[in-house]
Amino acid sequence: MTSESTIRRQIADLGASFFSRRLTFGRTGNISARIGSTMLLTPTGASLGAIDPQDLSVLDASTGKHLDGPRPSKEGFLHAAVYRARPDAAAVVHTHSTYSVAVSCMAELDPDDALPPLTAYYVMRVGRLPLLPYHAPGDVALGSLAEATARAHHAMLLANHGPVVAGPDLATAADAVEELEETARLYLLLRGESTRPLTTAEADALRQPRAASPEVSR
Ligand SMILES: O=C(O)[C@@H](O)C(=O)COP(=O)(O)O
Ligand SMILES: [Zn+2]
Repeated sequence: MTSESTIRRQIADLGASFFSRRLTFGRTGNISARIGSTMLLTPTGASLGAIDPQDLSVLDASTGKHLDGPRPSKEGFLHAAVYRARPDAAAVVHTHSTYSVAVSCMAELDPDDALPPLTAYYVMRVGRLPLLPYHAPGDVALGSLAEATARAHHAMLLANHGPVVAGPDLATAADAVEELEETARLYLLLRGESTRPLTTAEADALRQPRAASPEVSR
């Protein structure tokens, strides 16, 4: 089992990695990891590029109650909603990655699946991408909808905001949010072009349980 100090270091390293690659910027985004009944979460107002492993907030993973450390991200309730819905999840990441946010601002998206299955890797790592209606950041009214959505999906897109992605560990959640960002970029690059997304049968075949896929546990 990974020690708490290692997980603290992993959160700080992942934040720095996201920040250096502009997957998030300014003081946007938040990262959590579940350890038993608690979660470690980045503090509110922090730059993910400069997280001190010793300066993470500790919350109850189910209720989102602040237990220790600095004032937590205002999205603590959202991370808790995902953990309640997904016993398999041990990490949740939220970013303001530019292309994903751009898609989240588009009109007439399919609310059940905001992006087409352009590539196999996207289907394997992200799957379907439900769009949750706009709520102001930190609005706890989004909690019940996020929880219900997370029961069937490990990735979701908050309208006019950005992605929230869960995984069995930080590296897997990061892999999925990065794949989502690159697919959003491809989708925007291809707008106006005639494209051939995967067929339903092709996409469904990739969603079948298989080893080493985050979709396994769905
Ligand atoms: O968009 C927002 O305001 C939040 O969702 C966010 O990304 C950063 O807020 P904190 O985690 O409270 O710093
Ligand atoms: Zn945000």
